Amino acid sequence: MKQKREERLRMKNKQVKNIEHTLLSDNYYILNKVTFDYLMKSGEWVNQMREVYDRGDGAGILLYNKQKRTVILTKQFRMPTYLNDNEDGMLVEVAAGMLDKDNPEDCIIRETEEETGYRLKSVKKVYEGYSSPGVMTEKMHFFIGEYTDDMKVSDGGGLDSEAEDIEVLEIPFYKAVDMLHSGGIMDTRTIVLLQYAIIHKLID
Ligand SMILES: Nc1nc2c(ncn2[C@@H]2O[C@H](COP(=O)(O)OP(=O)(O)O[C@H]3O[C@H](CO)[C@@H](O)[C@H](O)[C@@H]3O)[C@@H](O)[C@H]2O)c(=O)[nH]1
Ligand SMILES: [Mg+2]
Repeated sequence: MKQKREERLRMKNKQVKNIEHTLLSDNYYILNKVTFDYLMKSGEWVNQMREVYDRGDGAGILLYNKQKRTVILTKQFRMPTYLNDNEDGMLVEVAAGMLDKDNPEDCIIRETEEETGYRLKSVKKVYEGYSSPGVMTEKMHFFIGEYTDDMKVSDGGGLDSEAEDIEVLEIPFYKAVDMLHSGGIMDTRTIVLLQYAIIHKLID
């Protein structure tokens, strides 16, 4: 399927040809060395190499409650951030997960329940965007969803089978916005969705 996607791209972009993959790791997800020829504006074909990490696509959701003026966020240990300046490695994030075979809507509804314990009936897609376009294939689907207390069906916390250990936070919206400015929130998808909530006045 990945190959097909690239065939389509190759057909659409005449500046790119001879795409070749060398597998560097399939230990958990897929890391490929990808070489290709690229036609520069100067008219010269240049051979380029990129390491490309493929772990599929993802989805994230901001849960909000207009009446209570609150949002639901999660907190969990993220090793890569621990290795890069995040003092204790803990990160405050919107509920998020990787897509499987399901469509993004069903997937984020399931992920929301696993991580936060809230069973949503409906969600609204607001954006699609590439997470880290120079390195990863991952496209993120951004959602918002209204929650109420009666939607809480379990503690959440993530799947034990995947050793997820997620703290569920219900915090006032203004506090989350303060955290945006103080550096208490450093996950870009969470920043994007909180800014969406500000711009569209989801909570006044
Ligand atoms: N053993 C092992 N397990 C892994 C590894 N990488 C991921 N996992 C397992 O796969 C699970 C994936 O959980 P999800 O909730 O589906 O994904 P996520 O880690 O929350 O990722 C979401 O957020 C990321 C960062 O914001 C996004 O990059 C990602 O696309 C997604 O939206 C993790 O809990 C972990 O158990 C790995 O290298 N080794
Ligand atoms: Mg997750």
